[in-house]
Amino acid sequence: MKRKVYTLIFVKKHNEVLLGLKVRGFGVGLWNGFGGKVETGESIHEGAKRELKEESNLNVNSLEHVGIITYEGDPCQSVVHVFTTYNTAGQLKVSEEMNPITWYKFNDIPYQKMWPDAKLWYPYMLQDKYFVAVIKYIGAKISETFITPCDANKIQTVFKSMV
Ligand SMILES: Nc1ncnc2c1[nH]c(=O)n2[C@H]1C[C@H](O)[C@@H](COP(=O)(O)OP(=O)(O)OP(=O)(O)O)O1
Repeated sequence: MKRKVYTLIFVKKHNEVLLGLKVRGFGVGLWNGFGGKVETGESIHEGAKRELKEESNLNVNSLEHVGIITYEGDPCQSVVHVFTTYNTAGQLKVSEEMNPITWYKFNDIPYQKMWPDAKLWYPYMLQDKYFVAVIKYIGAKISETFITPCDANKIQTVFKSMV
């Protein structure tokens, strides 16, 4: 089975993370980081940078790859590569996909208005701890999860074998 490959980028500063409210497409009405499908011919990093620009108008040079989430079950069969960055350039702007866009303190993340799995792995992402997760959904409900912190070198090895 060929899985769809997605990116998810979190812009951070000190103890805050930038989230947008999805107003179009998959996950509409939920707060999330920025990202989307990796397009044919682009690398995962290129896709991540393009999606961040499209959805927030922010440019980024360096992204840290902090996690790989595999989603199983209906409606998702996908792999999501999670990145963080502390360095962006440009003027933040809402987009057709994300509106509004807001800084949230780490201890005030709106988990009740996010994908149900977010609260399981955000703690790793917020601490820049590498992680690997497998989340199985049945309909809109989580049926099984496996989430583990991962050695940075190991995740890079797995990542390189996927690009
Ligand atoms: N459970 C699950 N499955 C798939 N994708 C996600 C989740 N949870 C998530 O947080 N995400 C993320 C991964 C991506 O960042 C987005 C979904 O991307 P999407 O908006 O469908 O992709 P685009 O390429 O931007 O889509 P269009 O431009 O065609 O609207 O959610």
